[in-house]
Amino acid sequence: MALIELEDIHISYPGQPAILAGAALQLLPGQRLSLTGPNGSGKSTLLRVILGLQAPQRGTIRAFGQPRTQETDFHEVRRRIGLVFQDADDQLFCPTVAEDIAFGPLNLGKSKSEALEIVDRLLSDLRLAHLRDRITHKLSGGEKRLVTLATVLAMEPEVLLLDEPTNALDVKNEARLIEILQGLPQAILLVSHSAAFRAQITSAEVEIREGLVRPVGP
Ligand SMILES: Nc1ncnc2c1ncn2[C@@H]1O[C@H](COP(=O)(O)OP(=O)(O)OP(=O)(O)O)[C@@H](O)[C@H]1O
Repeated sequence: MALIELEDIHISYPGQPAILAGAALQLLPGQRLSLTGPNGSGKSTLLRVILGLQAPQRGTIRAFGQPRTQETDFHEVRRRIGLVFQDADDQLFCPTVAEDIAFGPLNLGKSKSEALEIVDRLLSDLRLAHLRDRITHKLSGGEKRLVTLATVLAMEPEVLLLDEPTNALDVKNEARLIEILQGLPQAILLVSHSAAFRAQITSAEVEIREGLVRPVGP
């Protein structure tokens, strides 16, 4: 059973050529797939469609074997699929790093002490313990990216959608991110402009071309 299955997805905006015109995509358990394509081809759009953050004009979305159509169908999807947004500022909104990471687990009904245990375990695993009590909006861009990943992992998702996760990372932190992602068990759908990074994280690649998801090639 596919974790994610999109079929015949159509998205267009008035007065513009269609962004997606029949796109289909499958992510299988354990699979690590890169989604590439030129700027504006619809990569981020497709990630939003998977989570029900943007409704296609046509097409079907299945996640974990179930069709997802209504907003309420996507609540479970968003709990089980974690998205690291392209812009960390869209994702961090609590005063401190620890509160930001605890937010998801608390929302899922964990107790305060369970949530704090998750915070400390993740900060230690990601070697970010020094950032624990820092003010989130004063972090550097690269620190924000890693904290964003921690906030997503805190929800223990089964699938990770990563949109340009190396944005704002220096060479050392990019290497750390590669090490972290290689050590995770989740299936991954990755959008990244860095071919070197994609090669380290994923084993297969598809691209959006003329509104369709196609195998990479001429
Ligand atoms: N609300 C909107 N109204 C009109 N056009 C939009 C809207 N939202 C997105 N678009 C357009 O849809 C297209 C696809 O955007 P998307 O962010 O999915 O591309 P992308 O492949 O992720 O690009 P990039 O590589 O630059 O991040 C872009 O041309 C964008 O301008």
